[in-house]
Amino acid sequence: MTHALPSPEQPLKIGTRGSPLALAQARETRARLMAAFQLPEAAFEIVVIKTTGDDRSLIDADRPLKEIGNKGLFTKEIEEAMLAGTIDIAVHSSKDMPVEQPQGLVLDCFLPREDVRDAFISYHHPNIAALPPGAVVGTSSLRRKAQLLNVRPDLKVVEFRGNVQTRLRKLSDGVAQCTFLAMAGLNRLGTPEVATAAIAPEEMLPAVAQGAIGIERRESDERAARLLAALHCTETGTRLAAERAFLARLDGSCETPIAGLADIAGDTLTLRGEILRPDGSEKLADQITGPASDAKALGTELAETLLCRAAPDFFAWR
Ligand SMILES: NCc1[nH]cc(CCC(=O)O)c1CC(=O)O
Repeated sequence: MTHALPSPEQPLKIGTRGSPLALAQARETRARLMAAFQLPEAAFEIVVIKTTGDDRSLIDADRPLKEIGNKGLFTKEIEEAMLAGTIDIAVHSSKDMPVEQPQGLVLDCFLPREDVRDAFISYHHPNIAALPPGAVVGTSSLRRKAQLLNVRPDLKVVEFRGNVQTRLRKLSDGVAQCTFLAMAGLNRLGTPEVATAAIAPEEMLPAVAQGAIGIERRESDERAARLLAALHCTETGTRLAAERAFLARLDGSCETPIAGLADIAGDTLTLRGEILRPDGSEKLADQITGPASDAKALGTELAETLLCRAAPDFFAWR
């Protein structure tokens, strides 16, 4: 019976956070499963799970997330529900996922990747270069902050969190002159009524795994394994294998400004990666090219190249 497809009597329970982006990603996953297996919507149940990271009483909106909790802030409760059997699969933004999953769970299904780029969002300015000296920039991302300060040390960075609407309100209130979001999130939710400009990866290298939905399951669940195998995008999986190996070797936590992006042409993979000091005062960047079948090893090797070049105090603030 475990091999049987889901049905209205035995629905597949899809776990997700309750944010608009998370729900959009869960619905996309459901739609792809319905299409791949010709199943009715009633064969699936979307189960919203509140995580520590979603609890507003615990999370002061002005306090940086890195001060509040660790990597599992948005995944712990979801993974517990999966291990307990309350849900069968969990839909995540891969870039928010730790490089290793808890015992008994696997993350081996990645949907075709959306736009990997970051977006520049402003009511008054077309791009980063056009920002006046000393302009105030809103972001909660240590990576984006370090990358911006690296090229524009004059900018002032203020903590910015919350959903798209909250951020846009802060922009129109004049709290900051611009902010940044992943294009993938904007595309999935519908672009807001404000000028958004995609930033080339050469100007702002995205976060590892940006734009890729990842779906986690119990290792022992053969029904889920069969369903997810049909959705998996091999190219996205290979790109993320390189990027996540790069992150793993750098021991990336949410406190480490790290960026990485792999691209595949034919059988060849090119991985660009960089690490920065949090204040942007130094950036170490390099790239590596090799057979796509060596994705993981290429990621590890690029990380080691950067680690060799980092001065002894590069990670001293950690
Ligand atoms: N850290 C939050 C987060 N996780 C994934 C996305 C966007 C969607 C994606 O990259 O898949 C975002 C928001 C953002 O960076 O704008």
